[in-house]
Amino acid sequence: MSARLSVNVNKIAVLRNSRGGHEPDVVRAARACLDAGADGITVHPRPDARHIRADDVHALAALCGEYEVEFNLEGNPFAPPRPGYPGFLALCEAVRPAQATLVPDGDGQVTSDHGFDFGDAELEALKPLVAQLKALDCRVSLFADAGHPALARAAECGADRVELYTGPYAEAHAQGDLSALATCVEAAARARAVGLGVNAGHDLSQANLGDFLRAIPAVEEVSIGHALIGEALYAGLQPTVRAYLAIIKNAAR
Ligand SMILES: CC(=O)[C@@H](O)[C@H](O)COP(=O)(O)O
Ligand SMILES: NCC(=O)COP(=O)(O)O
Repeated sequence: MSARLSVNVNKIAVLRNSRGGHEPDVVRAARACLDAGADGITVHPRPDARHIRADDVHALAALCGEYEVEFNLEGNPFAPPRPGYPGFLALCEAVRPAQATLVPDGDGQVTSDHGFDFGDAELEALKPLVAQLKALDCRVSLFADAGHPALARAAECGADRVELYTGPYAEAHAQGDLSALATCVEAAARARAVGLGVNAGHDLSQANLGDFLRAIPAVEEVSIGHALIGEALYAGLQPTVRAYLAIIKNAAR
């Protein structure tokens, strides 16, 4: 079975929010991804609403329902609600995503850059939250550093999967260094040995995804946003510029 691709559309909302208004339209972009065959949509609404907002979460959940594909909602379950951000659990209660990916992000982080620490106190705190999410029929995945020695403890709080944080792998791969891949291979084996499924994400791209999946065929899902949206810009610029030139020429006739 090949890994499923869930496209993260956070970056479409970054562009939209930079001007206000509705363009580019997050739902239209997500629809284009699904029309192209993507297996699902991922978003990570941040408490500061820097990109995806609560209203996007509702609209994208409805779209995923229409296409009968998985909606993967990412967030920190410990981050308190604030105006414009009802909190991760409340969002999950409202839209019941197929998968809830818990990420231990701090507020000031530019992006996700580490997984859970899997210590006793954290696992105890996660346990009731995981149970609440599973009662909503959400599959629960915990963001994890591939090199973390206790990563398999995710199973102890009832999680179904771990998502391997692939940022370090991507960075090393760009330098021609494949050693970080061995860490991910080993992490996936440790997770699978205790019955956890394995997802992966962060900075995956056309340049590094093939090597990753060939080395870890057990990966069930990759969520990809930043690189994919950037690559889509390159792929789409030439036809778009040609379309504008055609309009200009036609207008001059
Ligand atoms: C797993 C995770 O949390 C991130 O990879 C995230 O989805 C990216 O978020 P930003 O788009 O905000 O950088
Ligand atoms: N879970 C990772 C994700 O959704 C996308 O990460 P990135 O491709 O934007 O780095």
